[in-house]
Amino acid sequence: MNTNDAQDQLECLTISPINVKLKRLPRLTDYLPNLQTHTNPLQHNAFYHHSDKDGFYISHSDVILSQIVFDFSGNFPSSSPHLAYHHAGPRKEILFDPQKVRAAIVTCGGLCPGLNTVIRELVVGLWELYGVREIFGIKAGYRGFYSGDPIRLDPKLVHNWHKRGGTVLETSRGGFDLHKIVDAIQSRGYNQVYIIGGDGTLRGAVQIFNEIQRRKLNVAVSGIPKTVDNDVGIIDRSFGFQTAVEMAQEAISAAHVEAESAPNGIGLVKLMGRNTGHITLDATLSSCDVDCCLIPENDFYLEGKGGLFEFLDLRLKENGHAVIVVAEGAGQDMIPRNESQKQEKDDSGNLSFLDVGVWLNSELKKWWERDHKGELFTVKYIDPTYMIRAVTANATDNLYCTLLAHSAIHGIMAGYTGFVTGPINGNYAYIPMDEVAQAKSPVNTNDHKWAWVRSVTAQPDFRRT
Ligand SMILES: Nc1ncnc2c1ncn2[C@@H]1O[C@H](COP(=O)(O)OP(=O)(O)O)[C@@H](O)[C@H]1O
Ligand SMILES: O=P(O)(O)OC[C@H]1O[C@](O)(COP(=O)(O)O)[C@@H](O)[C@@H]1O
Ligand SMILES: [Mg+2]
Repeated sequence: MNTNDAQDQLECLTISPINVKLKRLPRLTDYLPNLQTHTNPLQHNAFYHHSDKDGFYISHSDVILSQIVFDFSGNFPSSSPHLAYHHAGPRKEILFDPQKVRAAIVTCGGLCPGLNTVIRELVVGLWELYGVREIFGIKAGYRGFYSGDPIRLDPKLVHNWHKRGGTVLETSRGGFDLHKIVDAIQSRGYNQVYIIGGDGTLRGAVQIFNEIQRRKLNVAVSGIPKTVDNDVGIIDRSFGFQTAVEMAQEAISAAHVEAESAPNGIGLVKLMGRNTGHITLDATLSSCDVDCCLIPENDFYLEGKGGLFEFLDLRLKENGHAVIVVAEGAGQDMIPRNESQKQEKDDSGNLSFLDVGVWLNSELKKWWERDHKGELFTVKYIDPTYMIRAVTANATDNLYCTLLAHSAIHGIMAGYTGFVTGPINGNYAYIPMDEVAQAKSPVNTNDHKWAWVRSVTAQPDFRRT
């Protein structure tokens, strides 16, 4: 058999039936079975004149497979079920009368490029697509539900918000008081709650959703996953991440210029990434200026064979300079901490980190002084931390935020609740909120991407032999 015959045979392979498990989404009708259905107002919207054509509305049976890469040689893993999620988008029938909707929008946790775009598009989408007129912004995170008054939002007010970094609604950590929050939702008469936040926020949102179910309230809750760190599981990536990687380029370029322009110059950049090195990794790969990329998922060490200092010694001899990019969560175990530093947490209960950049800067200087006394040496430490997240989202992230917001609105209008919206393999899906709240997405140091970093930088693998 020649190669072409073999190829044809493979292309004609019949795969035995796939075992697919659909992730069930909660709906308001699970506990309020008598809710009335309404025709989607898009049906009468002049701008959506295709809306009665087949294919415009998404049906409850349209799904997205989570795994799309298979072994086509016949070793098809049919025994374990493949996961499928409901496809996001407008449904022909909805469970809310738009005139009776009172929507609340809140942003929680750290900043991320695109937050204002999501808020803007929730407001404009609710208003223009569904004719909702009562939309409220909750100020300063979860605590805003029960302390202070909401802001009334309309398309005119939010018109330019996508051009601003941060969140006009403000955000905060801590302040999660379940009963006060649900009491406030009830007393203010909100029946749609849009919660934009990261893993902590989503864990809170799951509790809110459970309490709403327990009280049998006609209130739908949707989460929109946010974190600049890009460590939310299941979805392809989180909004704002690409903008942050782009911003990090400026810091890396500056570090490179400084390092190149000094004898034995080291440029050291610290980037965000509490538990994950995605920003550091992508910034390294896209800059091509980085000699060593240090992330929390790959422990490193300084001294001895295979350590950072040995590598830098070589690199400085070869090139005369080196650039190190380190994620804020890397190397935390090596930084000396006193007892109170060991316990320190932020208002949300996240462990506070010590500054790995400051520590590394000082260790590098001590090393040089000890091993190369008298030779010229410079470390230029750049810490652009908040600069990479406190910026306006780029065009790609802005578009992404718009699609997220509209998907969330369509889902809630259809009566889904306790769900999160996000792209899976490029298609927007509805995912049970508790699943996303638990799912993490660390850098996989066994995959091609990390191997690529190693091949580009030739840095050590830091595995002691
Ligand atoms: N396990 C949890 N249960 C309930 N609320 C939580 C939980 N973890 C965090 N929160 C709340 O969610 C909000 C944001 O959490 P935080 O961890 O700061 O940011 P992020 O959502 O970006 O991870 C805070 O108001 C915090 O009190
Ligand atoms: O100083 P802050 O605002 O509390 O937050 C710093 C943290 O926020 C982040 O930017 C994002 O974290 P969250 O998504 O959990 O908010 C981390 O990278 C960083 O560790
Ligand atoms: Mg978090």
